[in-house]
Amino acid sequence: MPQPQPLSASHIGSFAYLTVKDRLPVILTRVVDYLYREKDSLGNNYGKAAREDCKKVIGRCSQLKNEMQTNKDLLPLQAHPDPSYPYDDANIWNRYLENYIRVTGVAPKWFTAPWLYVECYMYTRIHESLYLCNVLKDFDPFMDQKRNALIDSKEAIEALAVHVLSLCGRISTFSQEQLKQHVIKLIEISLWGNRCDLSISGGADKSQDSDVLLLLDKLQSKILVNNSESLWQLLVALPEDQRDIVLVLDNAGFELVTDLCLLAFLTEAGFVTSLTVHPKIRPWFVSDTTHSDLTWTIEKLRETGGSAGVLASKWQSYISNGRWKIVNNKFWTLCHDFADMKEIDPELYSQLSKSSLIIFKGDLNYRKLTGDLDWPTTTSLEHTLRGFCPAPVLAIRTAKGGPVVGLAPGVSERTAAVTHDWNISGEYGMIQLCTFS
Ligand SMILES: O=P(O)(O)OC[C@@]1(O)O[C@H](CO)[C@@H](O)[C@@H]1O
Ligand SMILES: [Mn+2]
Repeated sequence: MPQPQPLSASHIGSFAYLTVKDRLPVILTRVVDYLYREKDSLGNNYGKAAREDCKKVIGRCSQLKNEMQTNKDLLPLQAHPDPSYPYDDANIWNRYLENYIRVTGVAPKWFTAPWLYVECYMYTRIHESLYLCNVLKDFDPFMDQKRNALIDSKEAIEALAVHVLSLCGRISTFSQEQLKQHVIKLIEISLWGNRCDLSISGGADKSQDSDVLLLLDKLQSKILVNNSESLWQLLVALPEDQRDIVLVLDNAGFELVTDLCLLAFLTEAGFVTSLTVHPKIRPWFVSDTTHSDLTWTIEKLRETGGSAGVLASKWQSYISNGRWKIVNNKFWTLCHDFADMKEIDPELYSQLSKSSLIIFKGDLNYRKLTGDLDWPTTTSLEHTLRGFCPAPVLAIRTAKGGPVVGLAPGVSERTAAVTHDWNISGEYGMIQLCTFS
């Protein structure tokens, strides 16, 4: 079967088109407005030079918005000025750019290049506008939004923490069947946590304001593929010393908490020998988790106290004793999809190959798993991975614009008949496992 075309803003009226035309400029405008509003307080906190930096970033982001809206060529990136910065990736981005020109004969433009590339490129340019600064080089313009999203979800977080702590305290009393049901429930909670992303809403409030546990039954019918049962079979079959789980994170805020709750329960229940968590190395798709978001979240919840505080201390102790590792890698913020990993980052591919299960959270990871190609929805997930098979893959995402694959025949048609924007609204989700067996 020939490979489908990449999703692209060249298809007028498509979600990719509307994203580049409407949503991305709004996100850039918000960055500009935010820096404009905060320049005095940044000046007070970081010194006078920060005010100058603000002006420069505002200028660069306004320029970027103009390039986007007038469909200019995508320009090469400037290298990070600090030669010791470990995640400089400008050369990898520029190589992609040159290769695109070599293959297609034209420069990539905002409305014609693959959507995955264009959207990742925008966040890299935002980061570039910052790392070229003197004082604000490490500043995250989405930090306040991410922090507020966590604070606004505090009741839902506390309700979840009460539940998870109570489960952790009773593990030895559970039958295998009960244990399975609890694991599956926590996977579903982590799935619905993925509805809370700030890039889809252009940065508008996206917190969890209700107890997600009470919603699970009602949401069952919105899970279009649920391989939780097969996942359970995989988990129980893993030898005790080979339960090495990797989680490629998505959003901070409520989603991150649901992910850490799932991981804590798996750890407490003995399903984890080692766990590696991969955050992003730059501000990314507004709400994605960076290392410092992760650290801040744990600290903030500990400070807040209650059951969430107790749970956060548990997470902290796993990190401190080395059972959970946080690994920073620049591959996750490149434009490359995961089928390119073997070539672009063979070391990461080989590290991942040593794990027993890799969990990918969220819509963007799903887009990168499937290459963001316009697959028929009945194509198998394994086929769409195009040779990316370091270890069993578990994809957990709500559908917010990327491809949807692995559906039974008729499911997409039936779902579209009920909800016309079913594949972009985040209302429907999937838990898909690929074991390559
Ligand atoms: O990866 P996440 O946080 O689940 O979603 C990120 C996201 O909102 O950004 C893209 C559109 O801008 C979509 O592909 C996707 O829905
Ligand atoms: Mn995200």
